[in-house]
Amino acid sequence: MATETRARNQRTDGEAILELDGLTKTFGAFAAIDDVSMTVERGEFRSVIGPNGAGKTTLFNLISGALPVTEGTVYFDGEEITDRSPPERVARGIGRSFQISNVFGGLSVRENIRLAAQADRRSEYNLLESFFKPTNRYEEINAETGRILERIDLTHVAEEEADALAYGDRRRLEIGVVLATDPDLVLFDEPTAGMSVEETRETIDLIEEVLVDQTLLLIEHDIELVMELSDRITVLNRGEILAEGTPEEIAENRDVQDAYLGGMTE
Ligand SMILES: Nc1ncnc2c1ncn2[C@@H]1O[C@H](COP(=O)(O)OP(=O)(O)OP(=O)(O)O)[C@@H](O)[C@H]1O
Repeated sequence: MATETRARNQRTDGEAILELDGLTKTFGAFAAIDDVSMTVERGEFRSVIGPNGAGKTTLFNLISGALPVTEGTVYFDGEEITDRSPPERVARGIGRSFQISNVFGGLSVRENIRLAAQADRRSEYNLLESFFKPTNRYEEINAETGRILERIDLTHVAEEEADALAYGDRRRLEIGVVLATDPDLVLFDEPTAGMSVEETRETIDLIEEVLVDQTLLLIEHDIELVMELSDRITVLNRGEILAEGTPEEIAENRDVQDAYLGGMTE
């Protein structure tokens, strides 16, 4: 297949934001993740693919802290976070999205964004300042809310209830809520599960467009889309890294073709 890419790797600067060193996760005698080491650069769009049961979700759970590692080390932004709790990881800038809807249906679009902006992890650093200048903080959040509404193109429905939104606008709001928490790295575990091909494409395009300053780690089953958008791809198989590289390298990799893609480059 043609692997025309519009990857954004020109934005990466070679600096690692996430490093996994010898990660292993066992359930009883079974290793769901088996000695996985990988590095993700700041600004990268990295996809993780692999057959069912390959260990993709488990890997994400180790990165977010939802599961403790059995062995190995996780570094984020130059610091070891292996034993940090999920909230501590969020505070450091690891965002996770979509598995549980992050939108409050009964609240307006604006209120949803404002709530997320208020919970912005960086706000704690401004605590002293906001104590002395509470009005500034309020105005700052309102301004930030307005900027995000424009960015996701929902200013015209800002006062509507989230539940009343059309399907596509609801997706926009969900991505806006992620953006409002100001993460450095966002983990997307099959954000398009259950969507049509067209909806999948629109959603991933939107993620790419709105979260252009974030590092993205994506589990996605639409291989064509993954090939088109990713800077690099990690292929997992039975808990191990089978291959890693640019979409072109992955498409040409014999092991990947044999194990997973079924000769898709033909
Ligand atoms: N809590 C658990 N206890 C026991 N086994 C588990 C647990 N979580 C995952 N596994 C097993 O680990 C393996 C990897 O599962 P995981 O969900 O990470 O794979 P995946 O690549 O995300 O698969 P899929 O594409 O089907 O979502 C599977 O064999 C699964 O049954």
